[in-house]
This record gives sequence, structure tokens and C-alpha cells, in this order.
Amino acid sequence: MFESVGESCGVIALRGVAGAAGALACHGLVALQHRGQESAGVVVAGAGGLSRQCGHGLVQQVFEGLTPALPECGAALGHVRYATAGGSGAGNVQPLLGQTRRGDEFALAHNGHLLRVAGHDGWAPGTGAADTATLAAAVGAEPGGVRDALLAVLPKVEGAYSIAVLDGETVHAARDPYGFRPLCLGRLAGGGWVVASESAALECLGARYLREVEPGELVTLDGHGLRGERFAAASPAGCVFEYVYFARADSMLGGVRVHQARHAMGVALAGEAPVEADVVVAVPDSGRPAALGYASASGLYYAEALARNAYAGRTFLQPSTVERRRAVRLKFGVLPELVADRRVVMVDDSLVRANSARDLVSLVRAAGAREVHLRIASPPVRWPCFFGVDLPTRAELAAGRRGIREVAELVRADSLGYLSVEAMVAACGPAPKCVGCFTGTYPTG
Ligand SMILES: O=P(O)(O)OC[C@H]1O[C@H](OP(=O)(O)OP(=O)(O)O)[C@H](O)[C@@H]1O
Ligand SMILES: NC(=O)CC[C@H](N)C(=O)O
Ligand code: SF4
Ligand SMILES: [Mg+2]
Repeated sequence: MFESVGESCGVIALRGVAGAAGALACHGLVALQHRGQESAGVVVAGAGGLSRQCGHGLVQQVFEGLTPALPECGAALGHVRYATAGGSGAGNVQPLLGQTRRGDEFALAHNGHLLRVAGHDGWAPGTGAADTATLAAAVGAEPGGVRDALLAVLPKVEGAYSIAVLDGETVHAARDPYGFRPLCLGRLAGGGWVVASESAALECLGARYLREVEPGELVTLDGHGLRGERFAAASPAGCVFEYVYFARADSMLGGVRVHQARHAMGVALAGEAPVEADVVVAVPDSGRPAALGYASASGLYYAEALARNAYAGRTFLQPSTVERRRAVRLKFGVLPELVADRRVVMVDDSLVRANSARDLVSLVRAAGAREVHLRIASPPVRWPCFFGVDLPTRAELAAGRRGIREVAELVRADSLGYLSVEAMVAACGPAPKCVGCFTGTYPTG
């Protein structure tokens, strides 16, 4: 019934934990569940080597009581997946296990999307094979230890990757030279280390945020502490869509609180796309901070007129008629008394296939709204993504080949306004960003 949203996977790794690293990894994965809802896995490292438990579904379905059936260990690696390559088959569920030629075991968890691993022909886009498996095979083909293997292989990898690797009780973490996907480091209260896709997972574990893994950096966490080394020059271009939609509002990205960036996008949107109206209505969840920003800057009354079912997950809805209508009713309810006979500005963070907007405009209209003006706190998505976000082909994107007026007609809004690329980028802080899906110009050239 649902078509999954194109999330970006989540990774977590811990070391130096007093015995319950697997359970902590499970808790961290729940905090990252919004990044992948297809499968979940945890690997722990103990005296007997690496042990893995994984399966399809949400973290709480795969790990009953959030307690993995794995040995008590001091180091663990976890992953929640949304497939961008190779489908969702059991063989592609992460973390993946491997060993180098001399027999050093490792487990690897990846967020991103690889285009090529030079010298390794096992995977090519469109073949149905998973990109991460090729990376694991390339590391496994190296003769020495895992750190040396990563230093040898990563410079040959093209594409987006934030990875965490368990190598016995040692944890390695690395980001591609553009830093498309996030990855940060923290210190556990008891003295251990944690690596996570987002800082919200550190907060959940009571860990102190230290810093991000730098683009082009390999970090090693072992008995000697933390060591960072560069395997490639950095050309920072973090994904702006992380700020717009993917990341949790309470995470820090590039020194900026995601909620604050979304709020600033809403403030700027009110300036760039004002409208005569009576009430601002947010599309929950991710549209809320921008709607609050729009309301505060416009002086319009803010109303939580759309209630979102917390159990419905993060999903784009199928474009097929009957099921889509049923699905949107499952996910959203409307409070008619807040919109009846009013001119409504409905604010969402993004519009991709326009499935949500199409249904929500008619839902709010059916509840008695006099006018429904749609405001999107990011620019039109016109181009696909090659770096780990499942943004479809131009033909599937509502704004792929349509002008703004045509998109407004498609969703039957009285008016439609988007945020400019410049204002979106300005809201996300000073670090350079990838804006490829909005402009068609990608940082990789
Ligand atoms: O134009 P569309 O193809 O409908 O996609 C855009 C919508 O999808 C996302 O919401 P989602 O329900 O995935 O997550 P959320 O609950 O975090 O907002 C996003 O926040 C928009 O609401
Ligand atoms: N969303 C992701 O980060 C996916 C990671 C990897 N490309 C996979 O398909 O498994
Ligand atoms: S193309 Fe878009 S979604 Fe992909 S990395 Fe760049 S900004 Fe993010
Ligand atoms: Mg949404």
C-alpha cells in the first residue's frame, strides 16, 4: 500500500562500553529510524569474534525489547537501511561481514550511494547488485589489516559514503571527500566512544557530542583513543536535503540545529512568497518548523489543523487513486473547526512527487477551507539524486518538467510558492552544500 520514502540509511557504532554495546546500538538505531525503515542489523565484537543479528522491518520488530540475542560485548555496529542499490533482499541487509586476505574480520555499515569502486567491477548502477557489497569485497581483497585496507580502498571509491566499520573491538569511521551524508562522534558518559549518523542518536544514548567526522577523513577509535587521518582532500558539499527533510529536527548538522534551519527557511519563505490568508497550517512532521517560521514572520495565526498518526511511518504515498486516498486518511486527520471558512496557508518542507500535497489540499478543502495556498520551504525538486537519496527520475518529479503554475494546478492549490535556492542555502549555515536536485548542477561536476 505504501511506497517507501527515499530515506538515507542510519549507522551507529560504539566501543569501550561496559558489556551492553549491542543493546545501546539498538537504542541508537531507534533514534535513527527515520533514516531507514526497511531492515535493521547489529553486529557485536567479543572474544569469540563478530556476531550478527539482523532482519527486515523496524528496529523494534527485529530486536524484541531492544535486546539483541547476541553476546554481551564492549563494541557494536548497527544499521537501519533504505536500499538505494541492489534491492532489499536478505543478502543486502547491513551491517555486512567480511575479512581481509590475511583473515582480519570486519563488519561494515554504509549510508550513501556508490557510483564506482575503481578496479572492482562487481557492481555497476542498474545491475541489481548492492553497492556496499562491492565496497566490502574491495576491503576484503586487501592483504593487510582493516585500517590499511580502508586507507587503500577509500581513495578509489566514487560516490557518497558515510561508513562505520567494526574491526575486532576497534571502530573506524569515514566520510567521502564531499561529506554528502552526515556522521558525528561522541563520548559516552562511562568513557566509551560512539559514532552516529546524527547527533540525535548521541543524545538518546546520553553521549556528549564531540565533532563531525570530516569529509575525506578516516577516524579510528581503539584502546589508544581517537585518531583522525586524511585519505583525500576535502571538498565539502553536504546534502542540503538533510536540512530540508531527512535529518531529525533535533540533530546538529554542520554546527546548525536542523530545527533552526527549517524555521529560518519558513521565515524566508514568508518574505519571498507572502499571501493574504487567515491561518498557517503545517504538514506534520517535517513541515512543522518551517510553518512556525512562516507564521512568526507573517504574523498569521498558526494552527495544528492536521493531526498525523504516529504509527503511519514516514512515507510518500502511492499515486494510485483508491489506495492513496485510504493511505492519506490513515496518516492524516483534519480538524475542521480550525480551517472552516478560512483562507489557509499550508506549509510543507518539500514537494517531490506531490502525492501528499494533492491529497492534503483536497482534505483541507473538504473540511471547509475557503482557499488553500501551498507554500514549500525549499525550491522545486527538478533533478534526480545520485548520492544516497531516492529522488526519482525527472518524469516522476512533480516539478521535473512542470512550471510552478502547472504544479499548483496538479495539486489544485489556489496558489503555490517555493523558497529560492539562495534562501534555502543561507538558512543552513556557512558550510558549502550540494543543491544538485534543485539546480541540476552537482558538486562532482
Ligand atoms: O511530494 P511528496 O512525494 O508527497 O513528498 C513530500 C512529502 O514527503 C515527506 O513527508 P513524509 O511523510 O515522508 O515524512 P514526515 O512525516 O517526516 O514529514 C515530506 O516532508 C513531504 O511532506
Ligand atoms: N540509503 C542508504 O544510505 C543506502 C546504502 C546503500 N546504498 C544500500 O543500498 O544499501
Ligand atoms: S542531489 Fe539533492 S538529495 Fe542528492 S545529495 Fe545533492 S542535495 Fe542531497
Ligand atoms: Mg512530510
